[in-house]
Amino acid sequence: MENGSSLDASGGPEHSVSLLNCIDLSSPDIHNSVSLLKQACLDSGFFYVINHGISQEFMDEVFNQSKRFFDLPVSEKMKLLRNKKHRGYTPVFDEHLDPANQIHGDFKEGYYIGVEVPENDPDWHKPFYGPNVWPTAVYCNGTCFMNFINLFELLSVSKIFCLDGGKLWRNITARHYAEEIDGRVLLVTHEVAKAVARIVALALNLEIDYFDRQEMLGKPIATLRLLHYEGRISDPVKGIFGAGAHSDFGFITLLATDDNYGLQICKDKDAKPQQWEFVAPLKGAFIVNLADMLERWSNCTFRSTLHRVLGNGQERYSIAYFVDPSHDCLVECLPTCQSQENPPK
Ligand SMILES: O=C(O)CCC(=O)C(=O)O
Ligand SMILES: [Fe+2]
Repeated sequence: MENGSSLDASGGPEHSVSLLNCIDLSSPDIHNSVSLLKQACLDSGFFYVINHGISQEFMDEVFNQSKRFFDLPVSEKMKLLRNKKHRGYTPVFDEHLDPANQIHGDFKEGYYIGVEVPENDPDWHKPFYGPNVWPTAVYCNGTCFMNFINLFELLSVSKIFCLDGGKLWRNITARHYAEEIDGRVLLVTHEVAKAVARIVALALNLEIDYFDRQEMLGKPIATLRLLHYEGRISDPVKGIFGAGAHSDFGFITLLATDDNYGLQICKDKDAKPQQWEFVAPLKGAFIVNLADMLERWSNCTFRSTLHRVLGNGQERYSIAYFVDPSHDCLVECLPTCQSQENPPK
């Protein structure tokens, strides 16, 4: 059996757990944060982010609502089936991340929410922008799911606005993380992503606001995905996974998880046998991973690492926030990542 591939009966890891660096976003010691982040980006491309400003109560509420959504009958969820703009529900087995090593698709269901722009916005026709799909009032076993809908509405449409070039740009991606603090409306998750991106910029010897520009994370393609893993047991030898091995393809991903182990990383995809290490859940933290675009941008110095999810028989919930730059962003080798000896790959 490959290393690090099973969970013990208590759901804890039987094998190695990766010791990831932890970036404290509230720390005044930016040099230390940059150094920790850089080390993580060179080593595994995975790290934790803590003290990011989003309260635990809020995160708990988001997970509650996610659970309520996935508890709906499949027939109701299927009414929200993912559309061509990649919005909505994806059933179990829909995604097949590692066909070479999986006998069937992932044991997970998901729900995609993305950036929404008004129909008269010139960007409306672009992929990954456009209307989301939302559940309507649903009665199930006598329970009305109106509250669920109200919460979505409360957290989102009515509250989350972002001024973009003078136009009102409704950013739905931050719905589930939105909070009002001191009367200010914050696009909280995206703010966390931008805070991380500033430290990434410093770690790459760029100006701190390099990724803040409009054509980069100023008007991002960003997708929030609720995920629910069925309580099945994975078997890597038989090719059964919660989520097959993959790397994310964008800029960075912020991941919130419940308390269950499941996520694994493989730092060297070419090793034989591959070594898989668990990433321990960390209450209140985001697990951040770099994705393929940033690996390329950094001339392959920063790592976009292979990861997967194993089921241990317990249900597991996670929420991923995938952050990509704007459609207008030209991704080419960063000026600080190339030299005569190290030309763009
Ligand atoms: O659920 C997880 O822990 C990981 C999810 C993931 O890697 C993905 O959706 O890209
Ligand atoms: Fe992923």
